[in-house]
Order: sequence, then structure tokens, then C-alpha cells
Amino acid sequence: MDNKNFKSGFVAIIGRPNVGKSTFMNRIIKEQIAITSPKPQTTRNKIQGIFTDDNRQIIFLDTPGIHKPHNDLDQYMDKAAVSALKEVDAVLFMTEAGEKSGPGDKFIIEELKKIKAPVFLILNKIDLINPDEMAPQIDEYKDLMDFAEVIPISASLGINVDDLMDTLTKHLPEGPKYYADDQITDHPEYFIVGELIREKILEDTRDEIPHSIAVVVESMNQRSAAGKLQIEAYIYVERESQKPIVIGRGGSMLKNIGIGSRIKIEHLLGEKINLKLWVRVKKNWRDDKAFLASAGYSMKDLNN
Ligand SMILES: Nc1nc2c(ncn2[C@@H]2O[C@H](COP(=O)(O)OP(=O)(O)OP(=O)(O)O)[C@@H](O)[C@H]2O)c(=O)[nH]1
Repeated sequence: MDNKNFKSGFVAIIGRPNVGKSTFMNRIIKEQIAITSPKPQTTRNKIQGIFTDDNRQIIFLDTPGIHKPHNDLDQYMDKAAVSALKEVDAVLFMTEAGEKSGPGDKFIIEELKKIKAPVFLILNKIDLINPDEMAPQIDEYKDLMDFAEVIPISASLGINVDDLMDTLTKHLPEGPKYYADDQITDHPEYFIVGELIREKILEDTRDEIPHSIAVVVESMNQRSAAGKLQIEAYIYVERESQKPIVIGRGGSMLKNIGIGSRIKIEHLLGEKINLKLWVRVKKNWRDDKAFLASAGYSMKDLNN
């Protein structure tokens, strides 16, 4: 039965790479639906996280951090972020507390000025700074545009996150429940499974490897005789020389990636799995539109 004063709406989370957008989303949704890492540009697609309680349903669009594009994948990521701004009810523009605005922020603010929805300035990671350091930063941002609200938070510690949710709710219209109570994302499970494998690779590798990796889940619908779910995935690298790095000496790196991602996936799915991983070379895949589309980074998806 619909609550008469039920509120609902779509909210985009936008900001430079690494400010903590995915960490915030996972805290709200209380499940890991977006991967996080200390390395910038971890998020590549727009991800919907759905928060529902008795009084409201808020659908969050987590966006890739906007940055200067160097290749087709970068262009896809920027376009995904900007397209998320269309038709939203509010925008959370996330920055790192204590950090000055950079050229990346100015680019985002120019896009934000074009939309009608209220824009919140969110200063994340307040656990890392002295509160006095925030005032000059807030003044600097306020000179760039008008914000409906300015809210300091710590996404990883949960500080002020409930207040942010309550203030956000006040700005949302009364509306329907778009999704079932227990639906937390619109992404298919195989996508999140691929992302969890990629997250484990980001944890274990360095230098150019993290950005050179794409993970494609080939199948996850077979079961072993004992009933265990079989998951098979390809890890794509860009160059022949990267393959031995991901496999490691005697297969040790790939083994660790397998063990670590299996634990994450079992946690997500709530069941035991068998995970098979293969490493493949796909030369310069970040500039290969056909490959990008097959790996889930299709520009066409963003145009509707
Ligand atoms: N100390 C502190 N660290 C945080 C906080 N929120 C996020 N982080 C850390 O900041 C890093 C980046 O977080 P992400 O959530 O991946 O950032 P993102 O904005 O989604 O990054 P992209 O995917 O690159 O756009 C991770 O190491 C997080 O653990 C916070 O409130 N406090």
C-alpha cells in the first residue's frame, strides 16, 4: 500500500575521481554494489543504488569521476557522468574536504549550472581534516555557483550521512515507489561479479596494470554435480607483456586474485561458488569501440 506522503526521486552523485562517491553509495545501500579503491577512476559505468525505507525511495546514480579524456574509455566515462545529470531530482556534487577546487571541478560546475535540480555541495572525508580548514574551501566553491545545501560528511565512517539523507529527502517530490523494497541495484549480478574481480585486481596490482584491465564474466549459470555455481570470467589486459604480471610467478598472482574475488562474490551471492579465471590479451582495448561495447561500456547505452 502506498504511503500518501511517500517521497521518491533520482539523485546523481558527481565529482572528481577518488573523492569517495562509491564509498558513499555502498554505505547508503549497506551492500557492496560499487567497487572502491584508492586508485582514481575506479568506477567506469553509471551505477544505480536504490535506497528504500518506510517513507522514501532514493535512486542514486553513481558516476565515473569526470576527468580529461585520453581515449575512448575516458570519453565513455565522462559521457556517463554528464548523462546522469539529465532528469534527476537532485545532484550531490562531492568534493574532498580541505582540498581546493581544481580544473576538473570547474568543468563539472559548468555542467551543473545548466540543470534545474538542486545541487548539494558535499565535502567528504572530514575525518581527515580539522573542521577549521573547511570554511575557505566552502567560500571558494560558493563563489563558483549557488548550492541548495552544503554538507560535510565522512562516507567511510558514516558521519553526517543520516543528516544528509534527511535533508535530501526534504528536496525530493512526493512520488511512487519505482522499485521493489528489496531491490538495491538495477545492474545484473554478472556485472557486479565482474566488478568485484576487477576490484581484487586493483588491490593486488600497480602502475599501469589497474587501468589496463577489463573483466568480462562469460558464464554464471552452470552448476557442478554438487550444486555449486560455476563462474567463468576473462581478465583482459592491453599488452602481451602485462599477461605474465597478472598471472604471476607459477600462477601465484592469478591464484590470489581468484581466492580474493571468490570470497567477495560468495559474500555478495550468499552461496559457495567455483571461480575460473583466464587472462587474455586484447591490444589497446580502451580504444576499441566494439570491445568496449561487448565489455559493457557502450556509448549507445548513454544516448537514451
Ligand atoms: N578517510 C576517508 N577515506 C575515504 C572516505 N570516503 C572514501 N574514502 C577513500 O577514498 C578512496 C576513493 O574512494 P571511492 O569511493 O573509490 O571514490 P570514487 O569517487 O568512487 O572514485 P572513482 O571511482 O575514481 O570516481 C578509497 O580509498 C576510500 O576508502 C572518507 O570519508 N574518509
